Amino acid sequence: MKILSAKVIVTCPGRNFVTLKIETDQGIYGIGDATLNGRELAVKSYLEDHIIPCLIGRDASRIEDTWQYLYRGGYWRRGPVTMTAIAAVDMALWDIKGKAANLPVYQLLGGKSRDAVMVYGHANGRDHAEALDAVGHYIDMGYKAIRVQSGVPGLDKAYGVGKGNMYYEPADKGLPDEEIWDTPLYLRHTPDLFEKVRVKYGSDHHLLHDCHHRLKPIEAAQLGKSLEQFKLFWMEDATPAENQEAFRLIRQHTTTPLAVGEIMSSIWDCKDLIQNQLIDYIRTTVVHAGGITHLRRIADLASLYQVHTGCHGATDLSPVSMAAALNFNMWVPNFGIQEYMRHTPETDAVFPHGYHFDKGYLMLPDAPGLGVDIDEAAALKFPYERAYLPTCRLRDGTVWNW
Ligand SMILES: O=C(O)C(=O)C[C@H](O)[C@H](O)CO
Ligand SMILES: [Mg+2]
Repeated sequence: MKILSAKVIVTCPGRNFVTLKIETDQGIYGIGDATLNGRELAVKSYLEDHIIPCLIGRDASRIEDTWQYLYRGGYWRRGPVTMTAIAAVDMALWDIKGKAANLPVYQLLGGKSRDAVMVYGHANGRDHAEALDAVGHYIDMGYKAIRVQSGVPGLDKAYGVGKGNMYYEPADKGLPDEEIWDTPLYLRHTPDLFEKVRVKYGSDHHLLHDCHHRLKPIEAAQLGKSLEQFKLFWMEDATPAENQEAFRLIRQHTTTPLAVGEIMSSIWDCKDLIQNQLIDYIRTTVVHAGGITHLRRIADLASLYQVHTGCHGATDLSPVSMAAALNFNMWVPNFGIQEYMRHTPETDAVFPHGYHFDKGYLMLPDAPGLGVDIDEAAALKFPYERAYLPTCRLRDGTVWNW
């Protein structure tokens, strides 16, 4: 089966998504997510200008060979743009292989290791009272695991606080917004937030929290220590992880489980974290870390060290990524949890899919391939709109990590 053509579809049903569609000479097509929040058009160009011309005429069934060809053959390895583009090709080829075999992709990976995929939802509020109400709402919806984020008194904006509905979206149209950040204020208020959640709702639910790269290692160690009593499922992205060794300091001071990896694009970015058991959950995703083929390699390394998966699943990962992640999650032996932020009805209409939420889990009905499609006519109705993630500054004007 040969690749006949490939095209990139950019659509903005509320937010931007980039999708690669590969067509074969047998009439079977596959799709892959290529969305990189705030840098969408760079991946579009990478695919259109540099990858698609090399795909035409290739054997669509040679997924591993194509992965190696694009990774090694490009000479310039790794990096989010490259790895997102490779991921899109990889996802589309797995989709094609599944459709050709009339099997869901998880069957091709080795079959089900579980019946359903536990997910965590995002409860957040502008203050603790609002965040507490949101936790109650998520418990009522049946979630077993809930990420809790709150505004910090004295700060106008804080990471993870939505704009008042279920569809949290951090990117804003236009140019990047700037937010002020104050670590001491955040460190003072966060343990109090989790104390209130445990007092009000007890200990039956998994609680998660995302520090979103804002802390220095010793501050992360302090926070982890003060949260230990609330038995979190994980504390995420406590400090930037370019220096993987930084996590040793945090690890030496706290037993709060640590999760890292949503911005990592390859096994090389997380190898030391995994091999030195400096983290408990690896959050690399199918779309930003080279597709199913590469994610499987990361998960296998992680399994040797009892590190579990916890794939990124924010709204900037399209339903194509979510369907691919669910196929992966159904198989992966060292599964931990899957992040799940609901997409808007407009997005769901552009990307029809069978997966659905049921009592804290995502269910993946059997469908050939990834089990997701793109409605190109619907996609056309939503042209690209420039949008960026915000940036951060400290009170004195210093640029900080958003
Ligand atoms: O979902 C999370 O844990 C995030 O940190 C979300 C990221 O800010 C978002 O995906 C950036 O595009
Ligand atoms: Mg995160």
